[in-house]
Amino acid sequence: MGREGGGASGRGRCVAGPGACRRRPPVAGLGGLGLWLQCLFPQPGMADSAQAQKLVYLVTGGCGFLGEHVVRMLLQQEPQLRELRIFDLHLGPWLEELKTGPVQVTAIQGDVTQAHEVAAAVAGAHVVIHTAGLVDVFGKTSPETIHEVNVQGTRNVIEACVQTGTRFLVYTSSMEVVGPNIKGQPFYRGNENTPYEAVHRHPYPCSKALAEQLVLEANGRKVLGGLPLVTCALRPTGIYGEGHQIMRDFYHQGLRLGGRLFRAIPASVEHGRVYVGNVAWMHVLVARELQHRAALMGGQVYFCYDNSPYKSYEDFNMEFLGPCGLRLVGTRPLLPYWLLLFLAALNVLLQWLLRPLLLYAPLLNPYTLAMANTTFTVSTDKARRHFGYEPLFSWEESRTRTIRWVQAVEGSAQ
Ligand SMILES: NC(=O)C1=CN([C@@H]2O[C@H](COP(=O)(O)OP(=O)(O)OC[C@H]3O[C@@H](n4cnc5c(N)ncnc54)[C@H](O)[C@@H]3O)[C@@H](O)[C@H]2O)C=CC1
Ligand SMILES: CC(C)[C@@H](O)CC[C@@H](C)[C@H]1CC[C@H]2[C@@H]3[C@H](O)CC4=CC(=O)CC[C@]4(C)[C@H]3CC[C@]12C
Repeated sequence: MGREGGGASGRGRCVAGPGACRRRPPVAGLGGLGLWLQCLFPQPGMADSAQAQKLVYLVTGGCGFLGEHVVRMLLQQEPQLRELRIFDLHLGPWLEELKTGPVQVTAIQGDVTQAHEVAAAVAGAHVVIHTAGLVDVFGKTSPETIHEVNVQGTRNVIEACVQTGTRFLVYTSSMEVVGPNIKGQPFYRGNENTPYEAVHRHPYPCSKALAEQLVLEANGRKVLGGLPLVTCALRPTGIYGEGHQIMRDFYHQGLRLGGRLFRAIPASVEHGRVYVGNVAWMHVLVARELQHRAALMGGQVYFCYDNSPYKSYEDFNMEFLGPCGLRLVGTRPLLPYWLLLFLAALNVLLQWLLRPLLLYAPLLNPYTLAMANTTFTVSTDKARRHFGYEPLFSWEESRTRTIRWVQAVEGSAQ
């Protein structure tokens, strides 16, 4: 890891709706001249329509928060897409609306922990985008289950690629693979090469780190047919946007408290956040460019980033919850840290006591408190340099879309 290299072409523009035309945007920065040049020198993937739609993509976890955005972005932005397979434990009803477009959409209900189900779904795919996982830092599932899904599930995806001849695998890793670590050391405007002691105890970051390692180590393995597997991993920081359940939980908490949220984290503690649409776009772009730049990108990790501002987790959430009528009380934490620690530990005890009766999984626990209290921000341009990534959505667009979503789903339009 750490190989660096030149950038690449490729800017997209997102249009709304799954059936929208998928047009290749003009070559960046050339405007109309770019369109004329494309006629003379078509870009990769600009072949005629018969050749253009030739690839089969599989998205695991395609019905999740990020997965759905990846699915919709592929349908809008990938001209070579012939078939899109969506593999998930829980299929969403919205998939039906996707089946009216020119791309064959195949919904597959399956479990990544079941190797035979994964192999059946992967067989014949050219590209796999593996987003499926258990994102649990609230004690909802056991450490064993987290490991089974996130690690063994990823192992099953890798082996399915090798056994069936799929050559390109993009893995959705996480910032948590790096940190914050158990020592609470800050990671301030770091990049993919910044030295940092990535030491974890919680089952979620441990599982993501193990899975990422499996994916990167699989780069170069011979797949069926004798060609090498090309893998890479994307590390989003805290993703926000349409469909973010934790944002919805904060909003409901504020409503229960009379339109107020009470500051628990110092405003000085910055947490990196990234808009889900830009994370989805990076997945689409890296999957495309991985096919043309295997030597440079194979075995690499890339943080997911955009122009979202650096703020504390709570202040950042208020960018969306404020316009929806909530107020963050306090310019500094209203409770001392030791009391927050006590309450967090009490939540763990209550969760254990109540487990035979109900699932009690509040936002505050020792892990989430430590995460929120530790600065973790990234500043990097590796994805731009390696495969021409630029955010598709500006901060203003990302903010507006997220506010509209909160207002729409919570009926809080003012
Ligand atoms: N939400 C965030 O802030 C971040 C998420 N990530 C990663 O992004 C990926 C997607 O995360 P989210 O969309 O937030 O989570 P999510 O829970 O909304 O989506 C995960 C999807 O995977 C599916 N899934 C879970 N277990 C499965 C199994 N055994 N077999 C098949 N499908 C299964 C779920 O049904 C769900 O549709 C995860 O790998 C996560 O680690 C990384 C960084 C930040
Ligand atoms: C109750 C308060 C202390 C409140 O501020 C707690 C916030 C807490 C729920 C979040 C703070 C940091 C978040 C995590 C971070 O964005 C990194 C993540 C990466 C992932 O791969 C999955 C989600 C998460 C662990 C994210 C979860 C919510 C926080 C812990």
